[in-house]
Amino acid sequence: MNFTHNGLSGEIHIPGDKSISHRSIMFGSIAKGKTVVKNFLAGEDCLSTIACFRKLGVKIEHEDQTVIIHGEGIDALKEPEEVLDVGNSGTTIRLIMGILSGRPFHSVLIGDSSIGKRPMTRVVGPLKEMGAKIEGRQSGEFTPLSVTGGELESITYTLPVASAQVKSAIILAGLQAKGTTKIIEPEKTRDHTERMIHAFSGNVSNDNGTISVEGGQSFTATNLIVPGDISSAAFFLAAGAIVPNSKIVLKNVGLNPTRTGIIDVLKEMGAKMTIEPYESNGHEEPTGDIFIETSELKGVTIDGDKIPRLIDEIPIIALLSTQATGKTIIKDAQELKVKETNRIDTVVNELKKLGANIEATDDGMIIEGQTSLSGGTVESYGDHRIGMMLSIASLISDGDIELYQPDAIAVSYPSFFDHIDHLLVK
Ligand SMILES: O=C(O)C1=C[C@@H](OP(=O)(O)O)[C@@H](O)[C@H](O)C1
Ligand SMILES: C=C(OP(=O)(O)O)C(=O)O
Repeated sequence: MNFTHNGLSGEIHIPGDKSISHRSIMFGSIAKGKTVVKNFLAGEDCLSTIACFRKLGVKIEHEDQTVIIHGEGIDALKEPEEVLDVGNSGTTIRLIMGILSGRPFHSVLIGDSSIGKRPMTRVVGPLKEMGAKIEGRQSGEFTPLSVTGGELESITYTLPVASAQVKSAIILAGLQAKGTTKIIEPEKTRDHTERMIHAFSGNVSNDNGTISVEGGQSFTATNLIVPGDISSAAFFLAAGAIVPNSKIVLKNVGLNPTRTGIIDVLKEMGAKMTIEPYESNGHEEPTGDIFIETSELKGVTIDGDKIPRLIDEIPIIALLSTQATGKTIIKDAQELKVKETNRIDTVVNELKKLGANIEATDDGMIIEGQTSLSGGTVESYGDHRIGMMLSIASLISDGDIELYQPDAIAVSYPSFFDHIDHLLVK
């Protein structure tokens, strides 16, 4: 990659949120009636979710950023004749298991080689406790997995890891169980599932970190507009702050407080940034525009309950930190080891190749800035967020960066390179 440029300028519309796009398909499929979803993220992960629900018998029309789901209620889901392939998507496999656990039929779930290494017991354990029959490699830890659902009992479950995927899987099973399921969240994680239950006229409550959901609810179709994905915006927030001579506007960014850790970090680092929220109403996801320009940054410490609010942004925060003066310490982020790649290893290895002063720790990394980055040959290892972070690095590196496996970026941001091209001042 060799982007010759004189800074970044102009505005881009951030594509739809991946977490919310997945959930819009799932709830549209189990609701009754026609759900129209606008600004849907047509990235590979969300396309895998559509393909799975079509195999479960749901009629779904899809064109560009619009999806129409003809839901007939959860009881209308049918035993799939084929294997359900989730591709690269952890969110798809973990959430769909919550739905399948309460369905009286058999399904088989597979994914790509990355999914085959990601832990599933965190979801399989509580779902089996509720009554689902789930089997897989190494006692259900890894795909391929088979799920035979049926009648479920409610449980009270304390999450051992702060994971919105685990919470959401148990909520989706709890919606089909006898009685009230309670989930105790040690740290707050993204609440898109809870907001979507309200949007589809259902009920769920959160009392000081205890989420309660009543079984036997039915949902009514609705129309949704998916906000832009702050996890995608993060790459351009970083670019705007570290590429010299830059001033850019990111339109339509989701500003759900369970996701805005990256904004807090940028502010603490000293970024010149302003946020203009749109008017919101009720349970809809808050959204707004973000203005950012080239900034002098300083290192920060990121730990504890800040981590779930920016877990997917840590690769790009590592790059930001190489351009900040002083030390950035990221800790309590062991979860990075079980994402599409071990993101502690992939971030540290690839940034080191470009001359960054960065060291891995057991639960995060330590970065010492400010360092100028060189060119070199680097790899995404099939991880979209690593690919995008390294592409942004090429905007500030002294030499060319050659990136292997850039295709992975289409998992969450198919228009990523078009957006870079649009913002570059040539
Ligand atoms: O619920 C979701 O949509 C997601 C939750 C997070 O995973 P965990 O639940 O494993 O923390 C996040 O990393 C993932 O990209 C999307
Ligand atoms: C971890 C991610 O997604 P998933 O778990 O859905 O594969 C991600 O998008 O960074």
